Order: sequence, then structure tokens, then C-alpha cells
Amino acid sequence: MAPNLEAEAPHNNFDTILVLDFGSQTSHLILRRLRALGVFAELLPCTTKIADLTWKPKGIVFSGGPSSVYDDGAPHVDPAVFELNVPILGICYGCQEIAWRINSANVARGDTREYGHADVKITKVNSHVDRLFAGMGDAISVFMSHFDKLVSLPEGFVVIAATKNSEFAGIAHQEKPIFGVQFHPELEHTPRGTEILRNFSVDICGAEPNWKMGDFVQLEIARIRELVGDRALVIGAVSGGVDSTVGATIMKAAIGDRFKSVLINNGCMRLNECEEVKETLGKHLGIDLTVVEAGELFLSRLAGVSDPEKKRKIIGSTFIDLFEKEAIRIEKDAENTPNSGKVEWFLQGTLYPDVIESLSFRGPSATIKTHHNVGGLPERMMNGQGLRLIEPLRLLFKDEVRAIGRQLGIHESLVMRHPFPGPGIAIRILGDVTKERAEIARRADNIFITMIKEAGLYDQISQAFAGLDTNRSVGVFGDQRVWGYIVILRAVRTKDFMSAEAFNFDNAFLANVSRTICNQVDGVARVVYDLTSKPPGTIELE
Ligand SMILES: Nc1ncnc2c1ncn2[C@@H]1O[C@H](COP(=O)(O)OP(=O)(O)OP(=O)(O)O)[C@@H](O)[C@H]1O
Ligand SMILES: O=c1[nH]c(=O)c2[nH+]cn([C@@H]3O[C@H](COP(=O)(O)O)[C@@H](O)[C@H]3O)c2[nH]1
Ligand SMILES: NC(=O)CC[C@H](N)C(=O)O
Ligand SMILES: [Mg+2]
Repeated sequence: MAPNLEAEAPHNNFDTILVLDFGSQTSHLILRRLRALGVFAELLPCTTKIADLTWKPKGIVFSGGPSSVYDDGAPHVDPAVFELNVPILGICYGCQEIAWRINSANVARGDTREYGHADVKITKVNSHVDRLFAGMGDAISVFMSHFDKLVSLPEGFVVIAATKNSEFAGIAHQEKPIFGVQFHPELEHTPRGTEILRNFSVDICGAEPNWKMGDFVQLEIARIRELVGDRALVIGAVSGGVDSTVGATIMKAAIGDRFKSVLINNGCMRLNECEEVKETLGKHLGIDLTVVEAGELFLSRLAGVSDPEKKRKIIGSTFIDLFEKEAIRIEKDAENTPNSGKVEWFLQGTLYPDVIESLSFRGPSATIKTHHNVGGLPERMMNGQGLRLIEPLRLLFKDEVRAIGRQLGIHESLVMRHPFPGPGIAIRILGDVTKERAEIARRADNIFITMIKEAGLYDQISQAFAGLDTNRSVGVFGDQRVWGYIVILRAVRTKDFMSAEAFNFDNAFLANVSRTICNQVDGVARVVYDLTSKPPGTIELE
């Protein structure tokens, strides 16, 4: 990598808070809250060696985590963080880590688990330590989630907050800007948590809250130009989903026609999707999209396969086969044109949650499903083709990507589009996929989504679709016996797609959808609505 590339990184252009991740489910929320305040933040594993950091954070947050500081093998920070002389805020495990480092006897297993709401009494000390809860009065309501607790006050610290159960719910060093809280300011259930994070980052760390997405796009365009240089070609897998659309728009702005975008019709796309995506991208964003018609190939490889993981693997590897071919075709087509060059880069719409998962000090969490995005595992493709990955959105969350999409003038209907998985309808058909079944699911899905839009509910729902149970059920249509498939309607609300609840339609709406699908889609005998939340269910059917 050219050394000047680093100059474009946000942490060198914005005051940045470093969040060291101890593996909490909510670590990423600390970043989101900070970024929403306009303070840029990055997350790194708690085991990061401070000597390896190429930039200096304005302050450091230690996240919560599932371990217990006193256990063998529990994760601990590099002691050098305390020598950076920047403010530190420990949250839950992070607070216990601060106390444990001073004396391991400071932390012990509690008698009871404290989970949920707690009232915290704020103690004024009349020194610098009051800054963390400045403006918050005597008491705040917070969310707790812990078992271990501080049993004594670390040497050199004072108490700044307490609850009935936790005598040391908030601590601060008498002289140094080191703070710890037992509760979780990053959660919405701590209503004034954002103010605490603001007090910490802006007032205590002195970070200027000037992180703006617009600047980010400009920096990213500059970074891409440096990376790609002025000859290489970039191939991008573009699905019409918001991530790849935003990625492609940034790439197009950076290198113009040397960016080649490809959409693969895997035979499992939604109704008229490929045509619509091609038209929208071309008309509104000036992106020339090549649609590779490969429905027959995918369906022939999927024939007779009902195991969900096998289906995903087949689709993933077929995507790669086709992208390899496309890369070669693109180079050939570019020969003897002003844009002749080698395809050296592969654009991927990776978002920060994926990056965070792979950065975790414990490695990626257990595989429930292999997520076969095209970009998910293009290793063979990258090696075979000598391609390198380029990921303009790798530091962003979905809502930030949506905000950038709006800023780039991408139409609201694209920006707010429900996510659609790479394997498409194939993982919404329980059982093996055939052309007929894909067509039935596609038509039922189109009716459901159209009716949701007409009812003005689309933006209240995070993701909705119709899938198919290939078991068949008996029905009676106009005095005739029918033996048809079962359509499964699914609609969920979720913030992060990690957990979700079924959307509450009224019955009349669902009955209307059911009637319309039975009437208009041949081969369907019954329509059901899935009420399972996630967990235990997942959002997709497979
Ligand atoms: N049919 C397809 N043709 C080409 N690329 C695809 C296709 N389906 C998925 N991809 C690629 O896989 C990536 C991951 O898919 P994913 O669904 O997570 O993101 P997205 O489609 O961009 O956005 P969204 O999450 O809103 O659907 C996409 O960004 C795109 O690069
Ligand atoms: O690009 C994708 N390739 C996949 O293989 C895949 N599987 C699930 N998803 C999407 O991920 C989110 C969570 O889905 P699950 O609850 O079913 O795991 C939901 O938004 C799903 O649509 C996928 N996206
Ligand atoms: N949420 C947390 O960080 C929990 C920390 C620690 N595992 C405890 O139970 O107290
Ligand atoms: Mg998608």
C-alpha cells in the first residue's frame, strides 16, 4: 500500500475515539452513538497492541464483554493504553478491567445478576470527575447487565455514581481522566446515555464533533483514486441493494468508466428485478450495468438439492465462476479502447458489522448460516484472478450507508429498499428449487410487497417477503379439489437484523393478501403468516 493512503483515513482527518472491544453484543452501539454525535469512532479488538496503532485516538472506551476479568484466559488490554495519556471510559466489563488492573481483588462475582433497569444516584465530588455526568442532576435511569461487581474502590479513585446493588456503579480517578461505569450508556434503555458519551468524548476528550458523511465520501473517493491508480479496471458485483448501489456510485465518481458493474440473474431474483435495477442504475446514476442471464445455469445446479447450506454453497460458487468469466470478458472488451487495462480490483459492499465480526478477538461467531454474498467468499476468485478487494463502505453501518445514499442523490425507494439476500428466493423455498416454484414464490412475493406498499406500511417494516413451503396442502377452489403449495408470508421489524420481531398486521390486511395470492397465483392452496421472532427463528426461511 502506498504510504500516503493512510492520510485519507478518517482517523487521520477527524478526532477519533477508539473503542476497544471485549466482545459485548452492544460494542458496535458505542460507535453508533458516538458517530451520531458527530464524533468519529473506530472499533478494534481489546487485545490490540498500542504500539501497532498508526494514529492517536483522542480517547479510549473499553466495551463490555461476556468474560469475567478474574478468569484464566479472560481478555485484557495492553497496559500501554494507560500510557497514551488520553481519557479512558470503561463500560461494564471495561470498568471491571480498569479496577482489576489496579488490584485483582477489586472485582468479584456478585451474589445476584443485575439485569435491567436501575436507578443511579450521582455523587458530586466538586472536581474534574463531575464532568462525566455534567448536566444530569442527582439521579438517572440506566440499564445494567452484569453479574460480577466491584467490591472495593480502586486506589486513587472516587465514587461518582451508585445504585442499591452497586456501591461503585460509577468511578473516576482523582487526578487522571479515567472513568468507569457499571451500566451501559450505549443502550437506548439508558435514556441519558448519549449525553454521557457526549460529555466523555467532546468535553473530556476534547474531540471536535465534526464527523460528516459528506467529507467521508470525498475522502473515500480520494482514497480509491490513490489505490486504483490511473489504468486499472474495477469489477463490481451490483445487486440493486442499497449497499452495492452506494458502493458503485462512489466508485463511479472516483474512476468513471473504468468501473464495470455486473448483476447476475441467478434465476432467484424478484419479479422484474434485473430489468428494473438496470434501468434505475443507468437512468438515475449513470452506471452501465451488465446483466448476466444465468438463471438456467443456477437452476440446473440447484436441481434436486434441498439442504440449505448446500444451496448457498452452490449459488456462491456459481457466482464466482461467472464473475471470473466476466473479469476476463471486461478486459477483452476494453482492449484497444482508451480504458484498456487489467481488472485488478473487485468492489465489495462490506459493511462495518461484517468487519467487526471478523475482527473479534474470539473470531467470527458460530456459523448459523453461510452468508453467500458474491463478495462473501471470493477467495478462489481473488487468488485465481489476482484481484484485490476494495470496500468503500467497510467503516459504515447500514443507516450511515443509507444517509450517504441520500446525499449522493440516490432515489429514496432504492435507499429504503428492504435487504435482499444474494441467494434470493432459493433460500425462501423450503425444499428443492425448480423454475416453477421460483416463479410461484416470486409472484406471491410481488403481490405481498405491492399490497404492503399500497397500505403505506413498507417503511415501517424492515424486511418482508413471501416464501414457499413445497409440501402441498389440499384446498377447494370453485368446488374443485386443489393440491397446492403453501405460501409463507414473513415481515419483520428489526434495528440490526440480529434480532427481530414479526410485524403486527391487522387480520383483515393479511386475509386480503391471502385471498389475492390464492386467486392470482396458480399452484398455491394456502397462505400462512409466520409469527416467529428472531431468535429463535431467523429472518430468512433457510
Ligand atoms: N445477483 C447479484 N448479482 C451481482 N452481485 C450480487 C448479487 N447479489 C448479491 N450481490 C453482491 O453481494 C453483495 C452482498 O449482498 P447483500 O444483499 O448483503 O448487499 P446488497 O444487495 O448490496 O444490499 P442489501 O443488503 O440492501 O440487499 C452485494 O453488495 C453485491 O455486491
Ligand atoms: O446477502 C446475503 N446472503 C445470504 O446468504 C443471506 N442470508 C441471510 N441474509 C440476510 O441477512 C439478514 C439476517 O438474515 P437471517 O436472520 O436469515 O440470518 C437478513 O436481512 C437476510 O436477508 C443474507 N444476505
Ligand atoms: N455486560 C458486561 O460487560 C458483563 C461483564 C461481566 N461478564 C459481568 O457479568 O459482570
Ligand atoms: Mg442484497
